[in-house]
Amino acid sequence: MTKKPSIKTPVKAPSKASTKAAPKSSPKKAAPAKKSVKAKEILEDTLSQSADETVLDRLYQVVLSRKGTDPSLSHSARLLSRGTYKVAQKFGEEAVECLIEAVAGRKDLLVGESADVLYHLIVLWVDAGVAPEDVWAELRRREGTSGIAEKASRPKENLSKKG
Ligand SMILES: N=c1c2ncn([C@@H]3O[C@H](COP(=O)(O)OP(=O)(O)OP(=O)(O)O)[C@@H](O)[C@H]3O)c2ncn1[C@@H]1O[C@H](COP(=O)(O)O)[C@@H](O)[C@H]1O
Repeated sequence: MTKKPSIKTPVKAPSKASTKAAPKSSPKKAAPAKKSVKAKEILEDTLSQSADETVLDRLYQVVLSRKGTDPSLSHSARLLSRGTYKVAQKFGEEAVECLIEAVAGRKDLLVGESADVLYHLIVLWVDAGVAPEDVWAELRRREGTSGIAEKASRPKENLSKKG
């Protein structure tokens, strides 16, 4: 069994401005000790997570955990509460935005749009009850099979149906 990743919401690293020492003339209000310790733990946990394909499994767990929660606190919860049509529509919109950047050759914007597509695909999976493992298994099944060979092996009947 794969280790269940943390479902804590990733917390942005503090900006340069926020890490600067506060001016002496405006002493910072002391935050409640418990709260700052918890925030520090979450930040450290988030920063320790790897920036690789495992982020998809972690994101899936976070989105899954949002299902049925307060829509005013979570974008995923809000989107899921709006139903399959809206979830699918958002995925389609993000896919179109992604292809626009690809066609325009704007590689930097394509990266951001790709992340949007993957996030909205994961919301779609959660809504549909599809687990990432199902998709990984399907990709694994296809490994080593050329797309050309696979298409050629399809029954002719199916090909003619699709025109
Ligand atoms: N990766 C994302 C992510 N990508 C995009 N978005 C949000 O998707 C929204 C897209 O905005 P749009 O205006 O296009 O969509 P909309 O608000 O539904 O507007 P309408 O289409 O209804 O007009 C923005 O609010 C983005 O912040 C995301 N929201 C969340 N995540 C991840 O999901 C985690 C959980 O988020 P919450 O569910 O919000 O806690 C986060 O920690 C992130 O890791």
